Amino acid sequence: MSSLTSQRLGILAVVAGLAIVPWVFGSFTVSLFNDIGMAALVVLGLVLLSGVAGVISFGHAAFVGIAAYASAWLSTEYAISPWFGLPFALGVTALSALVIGALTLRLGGHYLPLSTIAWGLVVPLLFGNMAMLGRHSGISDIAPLSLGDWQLMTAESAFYIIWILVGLVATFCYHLLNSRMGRAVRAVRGGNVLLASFGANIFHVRLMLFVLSAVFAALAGWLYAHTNRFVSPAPFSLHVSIDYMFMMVVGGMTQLTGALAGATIVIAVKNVLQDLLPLVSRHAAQIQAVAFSTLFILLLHHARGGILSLASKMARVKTPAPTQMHDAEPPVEPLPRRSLPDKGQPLLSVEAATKRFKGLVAVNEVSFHVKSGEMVGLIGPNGAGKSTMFNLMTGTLQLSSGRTEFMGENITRRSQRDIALMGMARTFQHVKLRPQMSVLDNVALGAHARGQCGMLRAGFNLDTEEERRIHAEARRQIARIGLEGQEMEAAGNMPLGTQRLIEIARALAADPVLLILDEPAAGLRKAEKQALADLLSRLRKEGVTIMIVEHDMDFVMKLVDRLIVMNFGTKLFEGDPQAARADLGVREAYLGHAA
Ligand SMILES: Nc1ncnc2c1ncn2[C@@H]1O[C@H](COP(=O)(O)OP(=O)(O)OP(=O)(O)O)[C@@H](O)[C@H]1O
Repeated sequence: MSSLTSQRLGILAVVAGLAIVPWVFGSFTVSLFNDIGMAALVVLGLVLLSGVAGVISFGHAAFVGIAAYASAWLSTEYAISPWFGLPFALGVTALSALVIGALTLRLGGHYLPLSTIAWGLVVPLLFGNMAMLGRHSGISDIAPLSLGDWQLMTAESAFYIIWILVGLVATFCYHLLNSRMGRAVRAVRGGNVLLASFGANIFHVRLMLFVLSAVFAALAGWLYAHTNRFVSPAPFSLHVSIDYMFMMVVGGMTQLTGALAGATIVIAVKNVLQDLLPLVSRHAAQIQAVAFSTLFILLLHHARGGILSLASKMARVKTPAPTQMHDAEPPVEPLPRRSLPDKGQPLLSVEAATKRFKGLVAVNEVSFHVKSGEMVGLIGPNGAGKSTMFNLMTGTLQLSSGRTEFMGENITRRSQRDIALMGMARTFQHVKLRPQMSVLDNVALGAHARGQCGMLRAGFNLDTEEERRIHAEARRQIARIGLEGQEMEAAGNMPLGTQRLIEIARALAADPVLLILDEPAAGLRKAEKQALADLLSRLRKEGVTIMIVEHDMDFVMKLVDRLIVMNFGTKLFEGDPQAARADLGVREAYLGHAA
């Protein structure tokens, strides 16, 4: 049985099992399931935001609270149906998340989680101090959900609505993760430089994800208000936010199914402890807190992937790759290509480029020009400033002084992302792939800017045509680097040399005008180097301009039209490879060492 079939059977079994819950169990257990469902909605958002994208939030219970209070207030104050309260609650929460996210998501390192603690504390405090929200007594007698004349007053009657919403949100998340924006979300942990290199805006991705996860929390809040029919500040406090994080860690931070497993395990264990501990001790609450803290620490030590991955490791089940392989893809219309400038046109101009790192001048008044269709090598001994020069050209670093132009436009102060969108694609000296993502997904990242579908279209699965075109493009580039048939392998399992090739395929998927390659042949075997040289020659014939930093002199000398040699941050020589070989200064500075 294929892993896809067993996955589907597993989902079917869970759905069938859930469907009979209200018929089999009593009201208490059904309301426990309802609590699990509502918590799972919040944790699904946290899996995307914190687990996958690495944006840690200790404040999501506040979003549950904002929605719960918004809908509760509207329905009690104006006697408005909870169904009208739903868009109001989602809207208010999304707006709050947009404001909080815009203010905090640019914070780096530990400051972001610290700021989430701040608003996680403040929001429930506000609830407790606002007269219109009933201060600490909260709001009671909230209208229940209703379908026509049928009021969903009991746990059993609310059960299906809650779990249908959980199913819909989980499906949305699944589609989102396997989309253009989902790949960007999965790449966020790779950092700003990686995302900008294929034209994505990391702040925008993080902000949209933050708002989306808040909207999922809002769904839980709305359900909570109208099934519990009473809201007060306590269920939205900081320690409840930490409980949600705990559920995410228990289930498995990066797995959607982990959200369900984590919510189930934590709520069930809590319930059992609440029943049993008072029988053995008067300090039940304290013992429960200690038990949970211990479990948390044990999990972080021994099962960081969560209970599900621990279970599958023990059962030796191989986790399927996130994007499924389609055996025979029907033909698709290729993605549109940009028109390349005519051969020989001025393409890149670098004038007196200088970069200072405090006292160190890494690049010192370097000037050169590259014409369309050329292949130019940038060589020099270690520390000569080659990678820094590439970083200045691509906008990865800002110039201290000097000027850069690309396709006739001044790009000196343009962002790395803007320059990438103009058609400058690059690889990195220190490979920047997402190791857990498949080769296909890594390469498809390169085509990010060639697609348009956002998170909502992806989540509602309205992006299938675009996805097929992006996948077809990624497969074409993978075939070009000779990795056909290995599309579904995790990129991190590949040897370093192959990972460099995958980066080239990713850069090619962007349909570049200028391809910037930083040590592409490092780690490649002889035959692979030859294949790479053939590929680069073919690309040059197609009209792609290439700049290449490389330490392998044989490789670079045979390939390039022109060499620029740097030493101690300055340009030492510029000319054809034969002249470089003959130049005394170059021999002394560089080739002499290589000989
Ligand atoms: N972010 C940085 N902060 C401080 N110094 C830096 C930074 N990046 C590079 N440097 C320094 O600038 C100089 C040039 O480094 P660069 O990496 O550009 O050289 P390179 O020619 O690419 O060397 P290699 O071939 O070894 O990669 C080195 O002395 C390096 O230590």
